[in-house]
Amino acid sequence: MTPSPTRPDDGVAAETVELTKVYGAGRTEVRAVDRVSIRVARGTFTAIMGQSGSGKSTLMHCMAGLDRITGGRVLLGGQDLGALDDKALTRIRRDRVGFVFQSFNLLPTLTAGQNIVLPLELAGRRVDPDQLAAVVGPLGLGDRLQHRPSELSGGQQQRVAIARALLTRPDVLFADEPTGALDSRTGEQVLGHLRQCVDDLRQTVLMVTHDAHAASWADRVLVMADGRVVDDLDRPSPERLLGALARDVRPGARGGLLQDAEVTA
Ligand SMILES: Nc1ncnc2c1ncn2[C@@H]1O[C@H](COP(=O)(O)OP(=O)(O)OP(=O)(O)O)[C@@H](O)[C@H]1O
Repeated sequence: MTPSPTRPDDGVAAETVELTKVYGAGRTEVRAVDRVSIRVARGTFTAIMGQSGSGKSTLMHCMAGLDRITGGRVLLGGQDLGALDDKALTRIRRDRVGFVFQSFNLLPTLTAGQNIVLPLELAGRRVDPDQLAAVVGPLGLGDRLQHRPSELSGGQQQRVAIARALLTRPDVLFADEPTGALDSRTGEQVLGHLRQCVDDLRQTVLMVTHDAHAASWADRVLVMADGRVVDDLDRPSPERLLGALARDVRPGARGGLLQDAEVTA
């Protein structure tokens, strides 16, 4: 059944309705996302898993307004992104979306503190010192704000990236393999911080990961194969996730889900 469009106050942070994204045309056509309809509840942690090429990043980029869609709809905080011109879409990306990448994406010449406030300053918005303290305190960054990224550990750099993403109070914090460049202990701490953002700040987090253990920090795990959501699991353990991933290996499927899935526990 096709879900009805979202209103801002109905507890849904993001929604896709029959979302389709096609790259190329004719013989080179790739249907990266194929009629995906999902609702992401506000204040929840959702992970997206699936084999390489299954459409995880494309789905996330379409939901964040980074990629134009081919068909269907994307709503963010009740706003239909398809109805927006480029200027309005840029504003939505700046004000209502937070992004955390595997490679941190911090500006090397700026201090941690300057990196954190940069999006607000670029938007011409005032930085509220209380709000800044409320974001950096729980992330344990209070005494690191004057350091440049090269003077910080990988885990600290990722926490700076999370603080930067949180400061605008986005509708959704999108995280693309946020622990991919970290050792397992540091990755665990970063996942703990993302969990804390959800539990304490009622932040909505959507994370792409290949790591079943990382995904088990989420409230919900969506499994993708060939551009479609093939499983929707409620607080799965890493073991249950690996079982689901193995089940979704079908004859003719590209590669195999298990070959990309990892458990670091
Ligand atoms: N810009 C593009 N042009 C053409 N095809 C693309 C483009 N981006 C992605 N694709 C194709 O769309 C499909 C889905 O790619 P996507 O990056 O979303 O998968 P993924 O599940 O995130 O993979 P990975 O885990 O390897 O990052 C793949 O077949 C990919 O080759």
